[in-house]
Amino acid sequence: MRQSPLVGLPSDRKQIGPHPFQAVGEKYLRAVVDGAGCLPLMIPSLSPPLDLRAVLAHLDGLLLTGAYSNIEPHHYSDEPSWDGNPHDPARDATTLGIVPLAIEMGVPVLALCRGCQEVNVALGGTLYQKVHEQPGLDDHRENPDDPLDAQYAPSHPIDLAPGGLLARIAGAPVAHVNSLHGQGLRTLGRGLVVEATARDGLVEAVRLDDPGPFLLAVQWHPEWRVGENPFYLGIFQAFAAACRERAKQRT
Ligand SMILES: N[C@@H](CCC(=O)NCCCC(=O)O)C(=O)O
Repeated sequence: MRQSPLVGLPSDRKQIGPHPFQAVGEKYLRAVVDGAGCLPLMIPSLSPPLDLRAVLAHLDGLLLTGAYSNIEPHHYSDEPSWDGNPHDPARDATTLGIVPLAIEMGVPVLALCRGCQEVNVALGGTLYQKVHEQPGLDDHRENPDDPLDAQYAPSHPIDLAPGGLLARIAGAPVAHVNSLHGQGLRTLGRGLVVEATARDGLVEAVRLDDPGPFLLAVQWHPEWRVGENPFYLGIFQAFAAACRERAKQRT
């Protein structure tokens, strides 16, 4: 058997000078190595997308990262977004296409922040484009003027679904998480069940209902200093266990 399971991470398409580049945040790559003990591989978000079924055939896990860009709202039948809303259509095409295939092929998925929103939209769910403008919902955004340690520090409590995966990982009914998102889950995609909720009622985490392959999507950033937070580390370890199972089946 190979030593480490292979985890694919779809990239962001970024313009640097006159050329487009493909980028994956280093903290996500580090968390795959240090938190999950797996080998990270970038999946380029090309337009048109790669043959994603062929890509997944080589992988034991899929990590959908966060990103400052927002999913184009036509993907969930919402109105065009505001001027200056950052989008990444090449990433949308890759991530929205790869989620149903990963489920069909039994590839474990861990999805973080934008990735959580991608899982939901890929399965037919919808988003709030501006959570902070929804009556009754809090502002879940970070202060971009804060130092990074403050931006990614625990920001609010979440209630974990009794008997759920996250409650088992946390060993407690409540956890405290960071919060750096302007958008949020509105209606849930097919087959998703709620794993965690913020005190204002916003869904903070979902998983694929049983029976099904491992798919956990959280609205926060457990990759941040993963080794220093037992709850965050537990999330990566649960993902890693599913990736190891998949690796065994592939060999
Ligand atoms: N743009 C979306 C998703 C927010 C998100 O993923 N932020 C990540 C910031 C950078 C990083 O840590 O990778 C939203 O605003 O809801």
